[in-house]
Amino acid sequence: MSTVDTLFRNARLVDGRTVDVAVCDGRIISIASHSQSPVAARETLDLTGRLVLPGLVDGHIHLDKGFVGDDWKSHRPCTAGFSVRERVKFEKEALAGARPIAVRAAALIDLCVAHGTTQMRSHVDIDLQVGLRNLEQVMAARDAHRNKVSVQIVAFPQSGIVTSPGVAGLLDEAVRAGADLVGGLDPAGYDADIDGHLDVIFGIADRRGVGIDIHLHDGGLLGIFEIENIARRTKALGLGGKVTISHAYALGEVPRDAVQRTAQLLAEAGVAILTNAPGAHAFPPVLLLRDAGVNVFAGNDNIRDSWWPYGDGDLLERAMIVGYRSGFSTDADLAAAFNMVTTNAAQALGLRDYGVAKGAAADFVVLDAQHVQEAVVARPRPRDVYKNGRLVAHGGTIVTAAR
Ligand SMILES: Nc1ccnc(=O)[nH]1
Repeated sequence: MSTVDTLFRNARLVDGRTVDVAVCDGRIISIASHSQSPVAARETLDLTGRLVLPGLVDGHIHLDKGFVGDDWKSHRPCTAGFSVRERVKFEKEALAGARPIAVRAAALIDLCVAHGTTQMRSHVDIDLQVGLRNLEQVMAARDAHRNKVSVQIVAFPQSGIVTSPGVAGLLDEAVRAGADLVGGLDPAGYDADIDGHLDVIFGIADRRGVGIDIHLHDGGLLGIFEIENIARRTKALGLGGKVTISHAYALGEVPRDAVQRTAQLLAEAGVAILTNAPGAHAFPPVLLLRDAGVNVFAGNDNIRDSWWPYGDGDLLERAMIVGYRSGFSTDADLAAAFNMVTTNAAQALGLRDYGVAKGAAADFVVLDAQHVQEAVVARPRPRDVYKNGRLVAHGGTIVTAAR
């Protein structure tokens, strides 16, 4: 074998093996026991048996909303119970006085990368007020930081589609301008027109060949009705594997036999479910869905923004929160929580070269833990984060060469 760029010696993999990982041109070209690993390397690093996790994948984040990198903005509660419409109104007011997206998105990206995120899916607001401006700025942030993290972008109609005439056209333009997926928002609860809303986004997905990731806060049987509509449309258009329903609170609110039936439809259609196990809210039953064959994955969603003041970008903490709120205790359950911020999220994002495996991109996180279960419950720090084989974060900060 010719000389490799970097040889990572004594890497402990999640399957318990201790191996040498050889990286060339940003890819893992071999994983082998010490005696069989390449001898010639431009750089050799001894990982001393530390655990090597695949790069963490944030399945749902909002890079245009966070106040990380800005002054603290005190949370303003809704006036009479939670309302998406009022939340959006308060958010508009708070964002009017915020620093530019270039500054805030950069700070949020650095926060996430420092904890081990190497891939993310960001929703970006598209509405009549901001038009495509947020999209342009998040795309610029994506490009400016692409040596640290890969960002997928969803064109997200945060102020509705049917009740906001003109947004349908903007979403189509957003996809032509480079958004990777088209989003949606509570077809019933926000737009009061389930088919009108879904016709627009499924139309764009079908015409433009992109995936869908729809925010669905609508609860109870109304939410279930919408979820089943989304599953039917996905199947009819052959979009299996490219559609996500984010939040899907309804799945956490109706009786389990109703969830079983809906889970079957989701599995058959190839629709994934994202959850961040939000605060005091009901959320989907992870294991029930997984056992029915649904891909369930996780993401941080809101990080210190108008929606809620929490979040530090750490996906191991997110896995812990999902596990904690789901009542996970066994090793198998903890591994399920871990998979939600790694392989399941990678599958939902359609990443083909993911994992600590030969041929994959050399994106990984090195930390002091014996196994993934300990990684989830203890969230050990410090961590070394590698993107395409290069060190991008160390001891909680971004290494300067990656800025
Ligand atoms: N969880 C959410 C974040 C941002 N926008 C939403 O509609 N929902």
